[in-house]
Amino acid sequence: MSVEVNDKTIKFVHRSGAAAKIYLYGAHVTSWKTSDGKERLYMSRLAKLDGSEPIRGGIPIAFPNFGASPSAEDPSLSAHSTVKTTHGFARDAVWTYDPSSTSGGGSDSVSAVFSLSGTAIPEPFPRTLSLQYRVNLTADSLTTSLTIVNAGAEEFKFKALYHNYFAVEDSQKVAVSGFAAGQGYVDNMKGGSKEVWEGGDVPMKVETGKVFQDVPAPLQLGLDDGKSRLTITCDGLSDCVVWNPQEKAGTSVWSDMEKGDGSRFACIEPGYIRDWKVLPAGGQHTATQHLVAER
Ligand SMILES: O=P(O)(O)OC[C@H]1O[C@@H](O)[C@H](O)[C@@H](O)[C@@H]1O
Repeated sequence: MSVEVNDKTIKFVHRSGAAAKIYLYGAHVTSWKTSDGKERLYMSRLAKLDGSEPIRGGIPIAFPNFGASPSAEDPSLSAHSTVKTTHGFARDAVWTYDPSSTSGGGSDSVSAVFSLSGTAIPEPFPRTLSLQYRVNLTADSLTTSLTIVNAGAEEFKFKALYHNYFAVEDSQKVAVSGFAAGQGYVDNMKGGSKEVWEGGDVPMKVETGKVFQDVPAPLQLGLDDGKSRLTITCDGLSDCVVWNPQEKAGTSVWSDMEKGDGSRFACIEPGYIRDWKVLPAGGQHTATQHLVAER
């Protein structure tokens, strides 16, 4: 095992040859290579990596908002309404890496912990809020685990999501499994209408934006593009967005992607987003995803 640390990134290499790279900006995993040398995450060649805007590709963390910021009408969300970018502040905050958190060597995995606390929590969010993010790498898996701690005297509301951009050979051939017939979802391609899934795999042949809500636990998903297969098993997350802009990638809407990039990735985004999760005073919540490459 080896760990390379510089002022912006941490790179782990597992003894099998598997590797992961994480930017402190956003605690953003930008590369995950399995032991066969295959890159499992898409990264846009136009992604800005200098902290000037959220990174396009990899595994962005959405927290404490998902989507546009809420209006401040609900006083309990007044801090959330101040976030200027979509998907909250976590993906464009600079996290701290504690070198003593890295473990590995004799074990079959390498892991490290990143945190966001104190003055790194942007005002007006309470500084009694803190986040811990553990990334664990084995030969053929990557596990990410986000723990949200509310040490304050008042409850805190949040949404959280892993906005995974998986690399695929051709998104036209992608099948996303894990949703049973009868499962409710919101179709953003139909103006946010509430729909009922008919069962079977979710395709991505055209622009897709489906938000599966309240999936019975355990949330277990599969991604197959005919050449590679991944499974995603989640804990503490019950919703999932399946998203691909297809031909809109590389237009003015997503100008940090190249034209044609819609065919290069599949976004499968497990989260807790259908409603605000209430974290009581003194409470904590852990949201975990376990990604396993099967071929
Ligand atoms: O451009 P962003 O903020 O990274 O968001 C990308 C997309 O993320 C998806 O999860 C949302 O469903 C889309 O509505 C959104 O456009």
